[in-house]
Parts: sequence; structure tokens; C-alpha cells
Amino acid sequence: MIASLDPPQNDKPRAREEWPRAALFDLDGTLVDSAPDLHEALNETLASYGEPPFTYEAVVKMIGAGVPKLIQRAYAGLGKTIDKATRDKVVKRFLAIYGPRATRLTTLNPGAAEATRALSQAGYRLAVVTNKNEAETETVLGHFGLGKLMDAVVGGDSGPPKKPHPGMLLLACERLGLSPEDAVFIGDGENDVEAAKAAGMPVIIVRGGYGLVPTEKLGATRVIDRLDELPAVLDEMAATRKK
Ligand SMILES: O=C(O)COP(=O)(O)O
Ligand SMILES: [Mg+2]
Repeated sequence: MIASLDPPQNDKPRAREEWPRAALFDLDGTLVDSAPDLHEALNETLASYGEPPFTYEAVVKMIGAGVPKLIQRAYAGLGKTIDKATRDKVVKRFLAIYGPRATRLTTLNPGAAEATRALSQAGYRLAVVTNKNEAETETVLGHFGLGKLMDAVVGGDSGPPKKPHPGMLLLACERLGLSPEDAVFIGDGENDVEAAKAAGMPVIIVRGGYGLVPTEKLGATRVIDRLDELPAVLDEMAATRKK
């Protein structure tokens, strides 16, 4: 009782000791709806090479594996194969177009601010693990005020191979000083499910994200409709695990 009279030392909540200690988040299609900016930047890039545009719906299915794959998929959609040197050149142009405008049409997904704030307050360590490059990831997180809540940010160019490889999730855990068994991953696509399974952590999928595979077919541990369901769903998962 006496301890509760002590003033708090700072406003950072005490880290959770019990499972799960960390919530790792995918970015595109999970925390943010970035497809409108990715769509416009892709079409602008293609137009600069004299190529025709894609519809929004077509581009949504191409997102989730990082920019080089986005470019490769776009050219495949045009019926063209490109060599690595050409792809690298197009990736560079895409990033020059997308970078400065990464938050023009992008919005926070419903419940993202509430869920991340609630989990941070409850002592969860939070991280973002995205196939997007670190620079653009920091821009987007900063714009929506999420950067300050994150204890680690791992992007597609941070070192390890991109998801579905588990390396980026493992690096995030290492940076948090935790083991993969302490964490849960929250994402939207097939690469997220595969990476989490390979890293040995449960994966929650938020409906309405990007990619080709329908949500129910992904093989996720849990599926939710909105991110603000997360605190309750994590409590439930923790209680089931104890049994
Ligand atoms: O850049 C992408 O294609 C998607 O990135 P994500 O890993 O945040 O979904
Ligand atoms: Mg995603």
C-alpha cells in the first residue's frame, strides 16, 4: 500500500513480466492504410517509363512483400519480365516518388492509435516489423504519432531478409531484449503468417489488409476485424495459454 503512495518515477509504464511481453506490428495494411499512396506512386513511376496505370484494386493485391517485389509484380502484370538491373533502377525511381509523399493519402487504420496506446500503457514492448524500408517507415510512424510508442523498428532494409523469412521478427525481439516466445505478431498478409510461424510466435491477422490470399485462408492464430480488439484478444490468448 505504501508503495502506491510513491509518485511515479516517470510516465513509462512498468514492463510486463507475463506472456505476451511484446506486440510486434506489421505496417502496411495493418497499422496504416497506405495503399492509396503506393498506388499513385506506382502509377507515376510506370508512367515515367511510358507504361500504363494499374487500378487501385490490382495494386492492393501486389503489396506486402516490399518495393522490389511490387515492381516485379507490376511488370509481370504488364506481361513483361525485367532483369535485376532494370528492377533496381525502377525501385530507385519509385522510392524517389513515394518517399516525399508517403503520408499524402495514407490513413491510420481504425483502432490503431487506441490499441498501441493501450498496450503501451499496459507495459507491452511494441515494435514495427515491415517489409517497407526503414526511412519511409519512420516517416509514416512519425506522421501519425506512433513512432514514440515503438521500442524497435525493423524495416525491409534493416539487414535480415524480408518476411516471409523470420529474420526481421527475430531481430526485433533481439532489440527488445526478449525471446520470440515472449511475442505476438499482428499483421495482414501471407508473409506475416509465414514469418511468425517460422519465428515461433502466434500471429493475429487484421481483416481488410493487402495481398492475394483471402484472410480466412491464411492460417492465422486469430483473426480480428479492428485493432482496438487487440488488448482483449491478447488477454484471452494469455488466459487460454495458462490453462
Ligand atoms: O512494403 C510492402 O510491400 C509492405 O510492407 P508491410 O510488410 O508493412 O506489409
Ligand atoms: Mg502488411
